[in-house]
Amino acid sequence: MARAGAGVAAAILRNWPQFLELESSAEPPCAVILCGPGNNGGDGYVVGQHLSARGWRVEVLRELNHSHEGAAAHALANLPAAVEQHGFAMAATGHRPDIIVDALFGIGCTRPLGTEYLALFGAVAARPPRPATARWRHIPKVVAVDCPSGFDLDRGVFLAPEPPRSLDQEALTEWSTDESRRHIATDLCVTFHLPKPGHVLSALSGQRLEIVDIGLPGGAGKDAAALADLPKQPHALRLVDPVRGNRPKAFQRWFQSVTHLDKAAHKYQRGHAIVLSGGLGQGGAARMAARAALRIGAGAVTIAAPQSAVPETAAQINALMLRPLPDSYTLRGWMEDDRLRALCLGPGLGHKRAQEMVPAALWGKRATVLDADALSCFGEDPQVLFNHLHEDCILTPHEGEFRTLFPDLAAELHQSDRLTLTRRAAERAGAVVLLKGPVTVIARPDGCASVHPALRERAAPWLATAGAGDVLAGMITGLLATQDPHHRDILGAAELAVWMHVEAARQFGPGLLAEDLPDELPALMRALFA
Ligand SMILES: NC(=O)C1=CN([C@@H]2O[C@H](COP(=O)(O)OP(=O)(O)OC[C@H]3O[C@@H](n4cnc5c(N)ncnc54)[C@H](O)[C@@H]3O)[C@@H](O)[C@H]2O)[C@@H](O)CC1
Ligand SMILES: Nc1ncnc2c1ncn2[C@@H]1O[C@H](COP(=O)(O)OP(=O)(O)O)[C@@H](O)[C@H]1O
Repeated sequence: MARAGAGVAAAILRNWPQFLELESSAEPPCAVILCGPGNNGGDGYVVGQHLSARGWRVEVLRELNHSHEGAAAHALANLPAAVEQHGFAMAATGHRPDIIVDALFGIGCTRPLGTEYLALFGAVAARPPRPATARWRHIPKVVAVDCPSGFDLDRGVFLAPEPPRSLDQEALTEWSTDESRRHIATDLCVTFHLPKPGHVLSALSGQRLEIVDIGLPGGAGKDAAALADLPKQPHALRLVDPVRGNRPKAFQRWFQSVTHLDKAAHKYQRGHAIVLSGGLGQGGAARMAARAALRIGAGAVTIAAPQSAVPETAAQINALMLRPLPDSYTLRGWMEDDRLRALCLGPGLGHKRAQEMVPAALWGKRATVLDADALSCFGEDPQVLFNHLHEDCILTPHEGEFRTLFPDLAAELHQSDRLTLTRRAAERAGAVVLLKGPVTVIARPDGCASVHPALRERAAPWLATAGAGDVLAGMITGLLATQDPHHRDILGAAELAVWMHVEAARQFGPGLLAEDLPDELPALMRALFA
């Protein structure tokens, strides 16, 4: 708690250095800290201690007759006398502060925030400004400790607050359409140890987030080692957000735990993957996917093209292999070859060919990645697809394809959270579902899920380019091809692929074309294995 509170105070000064100059002035910066009954409130007291020691005017608002326990009680007892303490009833009294700290509830918030708490922020912000202060100081910044109070850090949503009982119908409509009356809007969120899924899902994803190292093992943002040791239990949730830097060993371990690369293996032991291609003039997407599969580690990758597209494809590839695939009977025949470990269907495949080939591919019970046309061709009756899926499949829809397969869930995308909806989709499909986007969510049918953000310092806007998804499908296929068929880890392969996809895009930077991504992989892997 001592480190957490000190970290929040330091983050405030880092984010608004203009307050530093005022610290020894006649109008020093002012903070109102709203402290709750638990440890989040305790962190708030520590923030107060630090700001007060720097010459800030600090006012703590708390439930005066609540008695704290443990570290929070200690932090309260250590508040200097200069810090004013008032009950919540005094929220509207006094002058408007420069900073409002929300230390009411953090991860312990289990139920929606009562309107009495929500009203506190409005009341403090509506106080009259200090007469002699510059205009820029009239709008207080709101800083959340861990997360805004009432937020669910597992799902990334505000726990729906109950409307006040006194509202008539008209007032209730106004209340439910005005976000500011239901949620606390913050300018900065300061969390501890590691970011939590909720920090990157929906509401908080665009916000300033600071992570304070409080000395727990793993350190701030360096959770690659933890990724390799993922607990595999159902409903586990983790954030795939390792920071690359001085921990190549941990990444190496992660990479090795997902791929099962044997140093002495020959090419078929490293895994053979097949990427199905569409017809004449439609093969670019499959070629990019196949190149990505080969680059990321599959020992051999074959493009399976219709006869008409064979000359065109042959003219464009070298290390990739090519076989004509006239029909689904032929594909079923290929399944007799045990060396075939993974299949990728969808990129540029065409609806007609996808409808024919997907059931045959799934019949073979290999690790199978279904993307693009292999998903959208089942728009009329998604259940037909779900009936064929098995536990070693992964569906990689973008939001449009998600809508096609799960129209009822997609209708909730903007009200509910992506994590819950992706979990429900995976459960319904009976396969892993990876919902693409700047925040990618991956869920297994048993509820185990991952969230991967390409936000803030890891933003990769260049990935919004045609064909990037085809490359991702190929990368997942390539990783799956390396795995022992008896010990597949579909979720792990998807996480690693999504992470490397973003890293590859960031490494290339502006001007990225999807076809550049596979050739970024060797440098990325060299860095991992350095
Ligand atoms: N490793 C950790 O867990 C650390 C936690 N720290 C702080 O501790 C916080 C968690 O502390 P607590 O577990 O005490 O929980 P909180 O302080 O978030 O909540 C306190 C209690 O309020 C009650 N409550 C929940 N929702 C409510 C609601 N809507 N209305 C009224 N009462 C409600 C619950 O009984 C809950 O236990 C974190 O958010 C963080 O600020 C930090 O000190 C750093 C280390
Ligand atoms: N703004 C963005 N930031 C990070 N990643 C993005 C962004 N936009 C798209 N992506 C990623 O790029 C890929 C695009 O896939 P998709 O929409 O299927 O494209 P395509 O069908 O053209 O291949 C996905 O992996 C998605 O997560």
